[in-house]
Amino acid sequence: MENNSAMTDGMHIVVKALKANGVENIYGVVGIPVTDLARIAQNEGIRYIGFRHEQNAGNAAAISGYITKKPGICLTVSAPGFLNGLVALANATTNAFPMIQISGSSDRSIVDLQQGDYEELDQMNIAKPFVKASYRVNKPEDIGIGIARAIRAAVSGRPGGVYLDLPASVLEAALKETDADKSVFVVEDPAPDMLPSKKSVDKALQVLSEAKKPLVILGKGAAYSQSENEIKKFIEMTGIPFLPMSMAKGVLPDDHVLSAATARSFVLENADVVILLGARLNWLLGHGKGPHWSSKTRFIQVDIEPMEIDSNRPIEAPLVGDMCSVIKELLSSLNPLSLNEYNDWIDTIEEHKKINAEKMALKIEQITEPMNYFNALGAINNELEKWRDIYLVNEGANTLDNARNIINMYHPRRRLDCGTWGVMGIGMGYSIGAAVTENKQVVAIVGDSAFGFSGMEIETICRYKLPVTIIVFNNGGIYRGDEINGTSSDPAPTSLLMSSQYEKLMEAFGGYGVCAKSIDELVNALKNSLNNKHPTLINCLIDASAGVESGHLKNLNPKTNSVK
Ligand SMILES: Cc1ncc(Cn2c(C)c(CCOP(=O)(O)OP(=O)(O)O)sc2=O)c(N)n1
Ligand SMILES: Nc1ncnc2c1ncn2[C@@H]1O[C@H](COP(=O)(O)OP(=O)(O)O)[C@@H](O)[C@H]1O
Ligand SMILES: [Mg+2]
Repeated sequence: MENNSAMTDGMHIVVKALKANGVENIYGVVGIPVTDLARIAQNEGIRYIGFRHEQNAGNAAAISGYITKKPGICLTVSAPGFLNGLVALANATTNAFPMIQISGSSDRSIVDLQQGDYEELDQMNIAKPFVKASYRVNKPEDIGIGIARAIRAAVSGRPGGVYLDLPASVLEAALKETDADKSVFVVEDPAPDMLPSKKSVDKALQVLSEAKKPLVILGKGAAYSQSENEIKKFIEMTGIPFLPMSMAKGVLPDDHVLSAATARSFVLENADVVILLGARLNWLLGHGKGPHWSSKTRFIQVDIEPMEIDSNRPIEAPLVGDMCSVIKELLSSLNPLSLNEYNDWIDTIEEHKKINAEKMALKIEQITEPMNYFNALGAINNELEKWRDIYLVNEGANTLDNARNIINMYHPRRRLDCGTWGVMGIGMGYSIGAAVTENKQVVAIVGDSAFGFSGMEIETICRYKLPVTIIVFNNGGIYRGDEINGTSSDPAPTSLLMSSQYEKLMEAFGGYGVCAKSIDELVNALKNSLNNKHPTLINCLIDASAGVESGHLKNLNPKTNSVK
């Protein structure tokens, strides 16, 4: 006989709804009023990962969404905890990563009269400018639909961050178990295929048939779409060279014969038709204007977001739809005989690739004491060639820019970096998110300043014994370490600047810490960490004078009279 009088509560309903929809991990920092929600989730088999700061928990949730196409879940307390997580939620929205931040919140009747509740804040409204959707659940029987709406909002169309507000009163509210079960449901096809119109496919193929020097630009939208097989087939059937944006490295392997990555400036300036596959013509591509672009370039753009079309340059052939469906439609309508031969174009690209590769090889092979970015990254790349399945997390300025050019990627969604906002502090959160989600090894190559933003999470990495190797590129400061008081006229002694012993921090938490002063020490430490899979921090000492301010973004600094 069904026990119709059995009661449950809001917290149990939240966990039931998350579990019903396939949520396996929750990343967060608990406290009033969500601590028991995490306990219940753990009891129900969902893995809860407890962090030291909500921003890092949010970054872990966001990157797990990017890797899996399922929304990553971040759980925080109200007000300050909510606000700490909001930076990661905004970054997820900016990068089109599906993530849901669930925060407890205060009593509506007190908040709305501003009567001074514990951690009083109107969180749902504060979140709105930074997210795809912001919802609040006011009744326990609405929790199921609230979770469903948040999931669909996070993954449908252009993915992004969603905020779900759960007041403490709803979390503790009692409800008949039978009513609760009826309110929970599995979201049906939350990210439906979106096919392009036949007209748009025909137009795109028409423009492509007129191209003599075409170029495909692969963006992180292409990586996220998990349509690497279809994209590979399109590239190889057409013979069109491709340029991967940072997080799209590995959609096709960096050693692919049609990769134009090492001739980036040349191909951008000379391509006559550019096919944007899940890449925005934003600042990362110079808005498609200026010295690195020809005003005559014609654009074909594949994007799931219709509003992205024409954002910066007129798009002659928009293909609005999900990447996989669009590429499949192109493949089914493509007549390779209608395309031109690109041999001259490809031969010229090869010449530029060769020249640039030789220049880089000279930088990488030089022996210096202390190390610099190029020889250290060259040595790391040689070792990682044997570990092509690892996840690579990368942040910093020079550390980011140089690693992007030197560390080759061979599989999609493995390079996880500062992304569209160029945000510092993603390092440890992304490392934890990738390690937990995929149960694979992670190597994080981070600048010393960037590491400082999330460095306390090495305790989290050690606590969960995650296979993460952190290589801190220690040049003693932001961009460079040889400037004191803002001038380079009074450089401090290099030894002083290298005093940050980050490796000791790792040892303090039970991880392996190594200070690498030479290439051999660096490579041996990396080999050992990859073989023993133990949390490791390698403090890689880099010449304090190495690096340039803002790395490759130097030109974005405002033009002012030089600092005296
Ligand atoms: C959240 C945040 N704060 C500050 C910055 C400004 N910033 C900062 C602080 C960087 C750190 C660069 O120093 P690093 O030591 O990490 O790397 P290199 O020394 O190798 O350049 S790069 C950069 O754009 C940022 N991008 N994001
Ligand atoms: N499944 C998908 N199909 C097509 N486009 C997608 C898909 N997922 C995300 N996108 C789009 O991909 C684009 C990613 O652009 P961006 O973040 O600028 O990439 P990158 O920085 O690598 O150039 C966004 O405009 C987003 O709308
Ligand atoms: Mg630095």
